[in-house]
Amino acid sequence: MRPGPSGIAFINKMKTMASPNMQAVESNYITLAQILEHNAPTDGWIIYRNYVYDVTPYLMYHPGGTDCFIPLLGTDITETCQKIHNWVNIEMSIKKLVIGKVAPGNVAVSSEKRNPFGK
Ligand code: HEM
Repeated sequence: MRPGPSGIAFINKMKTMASPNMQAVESNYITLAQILEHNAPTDGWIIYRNYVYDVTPYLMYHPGGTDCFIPLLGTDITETCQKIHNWVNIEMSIKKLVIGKVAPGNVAVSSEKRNPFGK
């Protein structure tokens, strides 16, 4: 694992961040087209279990680094996370970054299509 900011450091940082208004989050339906647009490290969204997260502030804290993560921005990382580290509690790790839900009828693009580690 590379030195530098860690997942634990991000848990600490989250303590200083405002909690999302979950009622607003639950009714903020975001289309797949919108999610796919946010695919840059300075503005990166992902889907995890049907919720949309703005992971921009998290990226530099990811213990696996940013190189593998950046190509997957804008996609649904649920399957990839299950394959790579199913022991990691993703929801807890980024809980304050949740911004909405995938709009009904929108089928997310799985990050497995872009996962540099393959199947
Ligand atoms: C917000 C979503 C994610 C969170 C919270 C997260 C969290 C973590 C954590 C806590 C570790 C350390 C696990 C350990 O040491 O046992 C880790 C490692 C790793 N993650 Fe993620 N991860 C996320 C997304 C991803 C994605 C999308 C990829 C896809 C490429 C990925 C690839 C990796 C790899 C390859 C490692 C292993 C690094 C190593 O062994 O040095 N992660 N991640």
